[in-house]
Amino acid sequence: MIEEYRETLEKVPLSLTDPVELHRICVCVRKRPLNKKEVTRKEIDVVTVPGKGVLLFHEPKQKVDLTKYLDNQLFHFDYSFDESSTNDLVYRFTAKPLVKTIFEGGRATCFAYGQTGSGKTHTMGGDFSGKAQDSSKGVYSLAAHDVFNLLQQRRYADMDLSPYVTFFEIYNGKVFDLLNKKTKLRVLEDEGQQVQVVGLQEVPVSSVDDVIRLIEKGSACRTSGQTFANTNSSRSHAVLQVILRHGKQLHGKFSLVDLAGNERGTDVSSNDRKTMVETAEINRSLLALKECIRSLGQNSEHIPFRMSKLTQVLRDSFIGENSRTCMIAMISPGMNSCDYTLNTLRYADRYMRLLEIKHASTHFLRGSRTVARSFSVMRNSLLTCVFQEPIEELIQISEVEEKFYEDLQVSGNVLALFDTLLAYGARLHSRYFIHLNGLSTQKCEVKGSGFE
Ligand SMILES: Nc1ncnc2c1ncn2[C@@H]1O[C@H](COP(=O)(O)OP(=O)(O)OP(=O)(O)O)[C@@H](O)[C@H]1O
Repeated sequence: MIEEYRETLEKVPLSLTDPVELHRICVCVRKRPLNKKEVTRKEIDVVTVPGKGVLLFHEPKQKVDLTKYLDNQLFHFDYSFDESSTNDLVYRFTAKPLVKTIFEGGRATCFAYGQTGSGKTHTMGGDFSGKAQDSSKGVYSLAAHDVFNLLQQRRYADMDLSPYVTFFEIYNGKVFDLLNKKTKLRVLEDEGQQVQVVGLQEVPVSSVDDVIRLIEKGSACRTSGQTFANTNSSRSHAVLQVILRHGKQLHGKFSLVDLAGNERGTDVSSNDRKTMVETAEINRSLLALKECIRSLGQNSEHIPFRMSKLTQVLRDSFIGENSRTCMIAMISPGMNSCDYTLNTLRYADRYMRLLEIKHASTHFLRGSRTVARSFSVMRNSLLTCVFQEPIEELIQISEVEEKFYEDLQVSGNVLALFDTLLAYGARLHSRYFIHLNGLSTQKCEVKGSGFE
């Protein structure tokens, strides 16, 4: 059995490779380069990304005798991207694996989270490195590109799906249509808790260029202001949705969210009332988002969607069996942003820990407690390598023992997975096929018997 796959397995690269679709919620961190101001100020870079999914934060501290030192703190995420990473690379590991979900009738959401000036709009809306922002190089348009690619593939072409785009912002708890003269829109919730943004323009699109034009149109009227860290700071959450419809019926929805920058009220450059209110509202909605994702991660019955307009509007993207989320936490590397960076890292790290144990078991793997546990343990290391094509549909695990899981956690190698399985007397039965394809309940079935 092993021999049969050894050749294939050896080809599976173990470093940063194309990702596989694994987690229902994926957490990544992206570090931006020091900007000109920070370089001029000779700010120390306090973040190192030593490897995939690992991030080292050097927290400046002072001893009692007032000598300064750096306290290194290690964080683990699904992926971590250093300052040399391009938008394209970030996209490949974050939003790209989610595109297929909407073709399978699901909901996908990708958030850019982080301090003001840390690179959220750069990542989502498009690269700012040139003279003007290049909207063709952001997660929005890269996702649109893949949607159009898949629409042309034979297996999806027959489904007769039509793509549409909406683009709106949530500013001070109110929704505005960025594609329709910033019209203020009402949000209604019916008895079945279905949320509707009344009058939101859904624009039909037939090419990536169409989408790019809409991104530019909408971005131009997004509410911005000045913060201590960014002269052109987005003060609203922007949500671009790519929607697939079959006739009139909603088939799938991809929400790409550029969140407003989180910052303390005391940090805003102007302390006028308007800015204070804005900041309070931004922080309130980010807290609501955190609470909702936390509850989802814990499979809790009550998800506090009503805590904010942001979470209310995105409600249908979170729930449902086939919903997947990716959070990209952006961090600034400079010493001056130290507090924020640490906050963002802790926030993202907490997510990781929470999700690790809780979510795999109930939702994804019906009736297979053994396998579900192996998922949660191996989240970061092995399975990301193992379930790559062409072997993703043929992984068989059975009769494994407790210690096996611990060993897998420390090893980081695909072949080791199989060796360890054998070492623990696991018999690889050809009957026990686990079909993994996006890890959704519909797609994931266990054939044969023998699982608990
Ligand atoms: N990865 C990156 N590479 C190069 N420049 C970057 C990168 N990320 C951000 N920048 C630069 O940093 C500046 C601030 O980025 P951006 O506006 O995307 O931040 P933001 O997180 O959206 O801030 P805000 O919340 O205030 O809107 C931009 O001028 C952008 O060019």
